[in-house]
Amino acid sequence: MDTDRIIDQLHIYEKKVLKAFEDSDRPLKPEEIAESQEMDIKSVMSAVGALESRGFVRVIKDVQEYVSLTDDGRVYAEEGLPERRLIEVLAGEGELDVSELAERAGLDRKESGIGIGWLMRKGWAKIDDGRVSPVQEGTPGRGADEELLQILLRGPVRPDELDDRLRAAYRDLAGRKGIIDIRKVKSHTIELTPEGRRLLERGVEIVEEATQLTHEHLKTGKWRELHYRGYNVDAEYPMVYPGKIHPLRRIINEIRSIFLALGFTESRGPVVESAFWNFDCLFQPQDHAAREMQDTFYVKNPPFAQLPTDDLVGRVQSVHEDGGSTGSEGWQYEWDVDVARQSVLRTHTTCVSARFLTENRPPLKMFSVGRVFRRETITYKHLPEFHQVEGIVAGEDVNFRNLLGILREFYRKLGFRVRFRPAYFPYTYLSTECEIYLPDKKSWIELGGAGMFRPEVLEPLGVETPVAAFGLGIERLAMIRLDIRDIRQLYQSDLGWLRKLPVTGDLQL
Ligand SMILES: N[C@@H](Cc1ccccc1)C(=O)O
Repeated sequence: MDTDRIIDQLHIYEKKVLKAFEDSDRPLKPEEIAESQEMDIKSVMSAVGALESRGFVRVIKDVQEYVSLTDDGRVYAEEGLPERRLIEVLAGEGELDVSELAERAGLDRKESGIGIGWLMRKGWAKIDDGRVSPVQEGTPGRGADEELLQILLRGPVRPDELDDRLRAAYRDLAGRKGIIDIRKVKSHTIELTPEGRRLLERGVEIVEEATQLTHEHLKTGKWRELHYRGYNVDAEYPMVYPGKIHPLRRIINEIRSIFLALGFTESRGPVVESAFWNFDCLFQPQDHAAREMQDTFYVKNPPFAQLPTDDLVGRVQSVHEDGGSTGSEGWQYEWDVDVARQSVLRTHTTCVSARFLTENRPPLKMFSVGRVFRRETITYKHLPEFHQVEGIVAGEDVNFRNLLGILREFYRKLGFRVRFRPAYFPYTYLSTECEIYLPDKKSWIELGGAGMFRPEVLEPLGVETPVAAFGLGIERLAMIRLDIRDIRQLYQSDLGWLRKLPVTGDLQL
């Protein structure tokens, strides 16, 4: 990498550490760098670590011994070693009995014992038959050990900085228990490598980096000149699992926003519905297979639902029986109002559209999203309960092509390609099934039905314009979007899966 780029990439602390070597050829201590660059030691050390890993500095680790006085040692340094105190008494008295000597010197038995031992070793006195007498006139001169005690009284010293004489004295004192303490201190010295020197010679410019934008910066306009510390996107971070909207609900919201953006009004209807709204008013004959118990959930409580006005019920009846005034023959059977009264869990959301048409006059665009229920065995691709998005567009010049255009636009907004195949529903003509393309599988899957409501549906409801209608499944769409193979996953609290989904935004991962 070229040097300029390396310099640019250096953190400001790393630049500062390099700068510390600008006027110095010798290795530096972290403390020195901290002082000259006005940094704290921790920042110096972390910058040194970064520079070292890139080969710009070398860290020399060193263990230093420091010698200092213990509390007892301090007393000896101030008042004299026991042998000094003994010899001073002897110098005045000449010769004394051991215990008398101790007493006169103000030493306890133990200390005087040690002192007498050292008197002998240092050759200052001799002992004869329990009596101690000095070897020479006057008091002997101060020894190296006593000199070292005086030095230590001023502060700790490093043994390797002592001259030979004092170092020997240090060893003596170290051998006498309890006078000095030896402490090991690890120290670092930082040395610039030739690569580091070369980098430094290219000129390292230090621009202070702001880590915080203050009120003051904004007020004075200083924010314009500040250089901001970059975010470290590689920094470690704790995993958090914030609450989020369930992915199925997110797709539903997305679908709602598409239809709202297309100018549709949102509506809804009951989940427990009468067979009348779910089937009859949609010109579905009362012996139709879809109405069988094995396909539809019939509700025990309440077993019957309220029907709309007799007028409407009557018109639906005549359309079923003979086509009423529609010109159709109807289904040619005796329509039973009690069958229409039965309550069911709605099997599709098309009943919401039928209800809406009795209460609103065209032109109109309506959509609704809701749960529907069918007696399905639960498998990886079937659930007895799922969601549909239903819609109608009603107006004087609404036609089948408009319907295809709306569906194409809807799926395009969701990111899918759609195609249409002919289909049959009792309530629409023309009818179609929409399929969307799965590029991964190179195949098409069926997602819903659509068509133009038949006159047999519109006439009893009192609607005089064409009505385009569609009803599309949502779960399958979600499965494709979320790339899941088992529809049940949408209804399980599988935290592992849910946690990994992004919190917001497009679910197309
Ligand atoms: N109700 C149909 C879909 C559909 C709605 C509207 C018109 C035509 C078809 C279904 O559940 O599959």
